[in-house]
Amino acid sequence: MKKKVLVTEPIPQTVIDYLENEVELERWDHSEKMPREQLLEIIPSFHGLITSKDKIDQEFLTRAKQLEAVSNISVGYDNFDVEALKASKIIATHTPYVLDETVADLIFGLILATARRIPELHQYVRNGKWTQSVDSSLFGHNVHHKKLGIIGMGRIGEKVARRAKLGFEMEVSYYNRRKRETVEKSLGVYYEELENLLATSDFILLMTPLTKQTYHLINAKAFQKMKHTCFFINAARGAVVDEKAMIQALEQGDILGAGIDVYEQEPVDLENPLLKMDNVVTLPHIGSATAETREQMKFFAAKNMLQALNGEKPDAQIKELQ
Ligand SMILES: NC(=O)C1=CN([C@@H]2O[C@H](COP(=O)(O)OP(=O)(O)OC[C@H]3O[C@@H](n4cnc5c(N)ncnc54)[C@H](O)[C@@H]3O)[C@@H](O)[C@H]2O)C=CC1
Ligand SMILES: O=C(O)C(=O)CO
Repeated sequence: MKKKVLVTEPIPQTVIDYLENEVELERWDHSEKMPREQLLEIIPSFHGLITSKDKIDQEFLTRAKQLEAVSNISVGYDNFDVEALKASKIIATHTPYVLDETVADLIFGLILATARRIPELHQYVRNGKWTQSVDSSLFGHNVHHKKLGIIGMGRIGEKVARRAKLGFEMEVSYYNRRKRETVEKSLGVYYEELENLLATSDFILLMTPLTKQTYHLINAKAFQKMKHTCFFINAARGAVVDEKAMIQALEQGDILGAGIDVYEQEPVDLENPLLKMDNVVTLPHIGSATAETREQMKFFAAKNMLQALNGEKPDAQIKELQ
């Protein structure tokens, strides 16, 4: 008898066909999340879950009596309770590597859009305000040859560093859990302590996962250390930053601007003051959202699932859960 797999995200036909060759598939084909109660009610009969937003916690695991594998369609897995999963026998996978270049492109888009005020000036033209040459009040700031500090020099951080060094001739430093000597040698970037990075960078990119250790890593104290001319970019997870402290830093002029792809609450609350600031460029968590990359991620998640259910080692089993 075929094993049963539930997918709680819309997936393309190619991935449906690929899965249906081997398993009995049930799909939640809506962009809004499957209600939690519904997931908890049906999960006991499934052997596999492919998801990207569902919380995999103790309550879920207690219900998921037959579950052998859970496959996240994303590289971040902060929706997984790692401790609870460790105590279970369930295999947990994610989708690293396939999205690195796409997310790095978007991050550079945010850096440029923020420093050169692209959305603000786009609106200026559309609103019919371009009646003469723009004056200095609308000038932006250079990106090339400035200093970029990357907090979290992992797979994506490295791709951003490469763009910054080779494309924009920037000085690039990084702060990370461990030093990346091969990256230092190949790209000419250097490690520095967080305090130094915060105090000396023109652009700061946050790119760590969200964990107990990184929750609110960037808080009021961190913003106070930054240069008043600094642009802060967050494409990691909203909760790695204390959002209230970021709002205050922007309001007080402690930093010059921010580029934000991720929020503490997603979708963002329309009353969030960040949405009303001209010096903030905001996006709806679209780092990996290109047609090609999202399809690759879904295919990768499906492959991880089939490998796990077939008793093979999945290509991308979450390291701390192996
Ligand atoms: N905005 C978006 O659409 C996307 C956001 N992401 C986020 O980016 C994160 C990073 O992705 P990857 O580069 O693939 O992960 P990665 O695991 O390759 O890199 C993360 C780096 O952060 C470092 N790190 C972890 N905890 C730290 C701490 N407490 N202090 C200092 N450094 C620490 C790690 O050593 C590692 O080098 C994901 O976990 C996800 O949350 C990823 C893809 C798309
Ligand atoms: O992969 C991730 O972690 C994302 O945030 C979406 O691609």
